Amino acid sequence: MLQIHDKVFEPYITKQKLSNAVESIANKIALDCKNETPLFLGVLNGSFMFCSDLLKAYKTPCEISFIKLASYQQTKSTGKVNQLIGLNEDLTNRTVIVVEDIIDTGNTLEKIVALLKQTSAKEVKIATLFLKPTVYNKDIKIDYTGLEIPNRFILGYGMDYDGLGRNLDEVYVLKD
Ligand SMILES: O=P(O)(O)OC[C@H]1O[C@H](OP(=O)(O)OP(=O)(O)O)[C@H](O)[C@@H]1O
Ligand code: HPA
Repeated sequence: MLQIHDKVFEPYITKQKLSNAVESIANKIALDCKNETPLFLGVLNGSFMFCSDLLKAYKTPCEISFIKLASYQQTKSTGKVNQLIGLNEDLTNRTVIVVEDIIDTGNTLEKIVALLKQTSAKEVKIATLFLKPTVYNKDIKIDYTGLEIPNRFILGYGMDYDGLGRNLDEVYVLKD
């Protein structure tokens, strides 16, 4: 058990399960990008740990850049996605792989895809470690999903509750 402020979390996804999911995504992307050098685009803050492990598992040439967006206050989406650090990269003719730690409502993803539509990227693909399929309500195709989870708030491996818990190396879930 783990207490952060007023909330109690319990262990949910082990390090081993996380690392299997990360490796599987890296292998699938590498197969699809045999003749390319993809540009991974990490969505800060939450994806920093997934990005790091994904790139270590990705054994062929690639590049990485980041964008920073935020919309959550504590455990709830505000519905408004703020861009805190923008796209500073020339994406012309690049295959871009958006790297998300979690896709929940899809509001963040929708904003990123709208931003990327304004560039001349050759192709945009989406990779997420976690997906909440019962909540996700957008039409954007998610190309690579690590683990599907029910609609419960999770924490750790980059994801936070009120700024805390990002450093945990496994994933916890909010206790009912
Ligand atoms: O599908 P959605 O409902 O938009 O939720 C997913 C987003 O929420 C979290 O980011 P958050 O806004 O908490 O910022 P953070 O990455 O800095 O924690 C997470 O890292 C995703 O980017
Ligand atoms: O379940 C979650 N946990 C942490 N951050 C999040 N951002 C969207 N959903 C979540």
